[in-house]
Amino acid sequence: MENVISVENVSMVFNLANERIDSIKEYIIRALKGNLNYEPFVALKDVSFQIGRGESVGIVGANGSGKSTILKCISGIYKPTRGKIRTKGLLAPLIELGAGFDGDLTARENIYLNSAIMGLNQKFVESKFEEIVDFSELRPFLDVAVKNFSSGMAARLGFALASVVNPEILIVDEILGVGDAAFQKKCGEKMEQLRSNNATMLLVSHDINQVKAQCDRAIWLKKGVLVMDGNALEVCEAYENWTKNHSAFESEASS
Ligand SMILES: Nc1ncnc2c1ncn2[C@@H]1O[C@H](COP(=O)(O)OP(=O)(O)OP(=O)(O)O)[C@@H](O)[C@H]1O
Repeated sequence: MENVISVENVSMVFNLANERIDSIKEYIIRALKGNLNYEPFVALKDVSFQIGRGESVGIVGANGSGKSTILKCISGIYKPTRGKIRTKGLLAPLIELGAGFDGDLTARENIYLNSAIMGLNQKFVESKFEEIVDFSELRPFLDVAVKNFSSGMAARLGFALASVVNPEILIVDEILGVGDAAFQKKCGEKMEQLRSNNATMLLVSHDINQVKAQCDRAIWLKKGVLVMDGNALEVCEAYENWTKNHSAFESEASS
């Protein structure tokens, strides 16, 4: 099987401020005095995996375990501190709500902006525009600034755009959970259709049943470390057994 995502020894270190700074003025004074203290926080530790074309992979793990961070690295939103990531083909990231959207622009403008970011040409987007709007069911709101959208509306717009362009890699981070039942059903069907066209899917979800139903493989991250990678049912079961005895929040959980 041809690899379309390759993650090699990826680590991500964030600098966390270890003191509270209440105002920009205080921040500037401290910055000028060289008095800003940061502590490195390792969100991903030496993570490696390969994903082949057509695979559907779920990433599971407790809050703060690094799931969104790895998706953002693969989507090119973050540059990993160490390691290498390679992807092949058109990649559509459905990350945080509204990520990639400019709140001050209208839905119509954001469709063009996002398409350009994905590397699609304007003619192609024009030819798909009606399909995108129909899928989103947001026609009456096309000329409304996206900052006035509800989280579900933003998710609708994002998914409509990402699915209609037929990406070779679809990256979905939880966001479909904010859609209503009808929209979730529609997205589920679209994802099935993309999968049957051999698209590769990478999914983060706290809904273990969704991972079991939609993924053939799962990767379990624990405090930024890949602890298990294999058959989705087996990994989900191991993770579920582990959560029975541990807090849902990584920092409080013993390993
Ligand atoms: N931009 C950032 N700056 C600093 N720390 C960050 C940043 N993004 C993530 N982190 C930290 O990295 C860790 C992993 O975060 P991440 O969002 O990847 O976790 P997650 O597994 O997706 O969690 P959840 O299940 O709660 O969505 C967290 O402790 C988080 O605080």
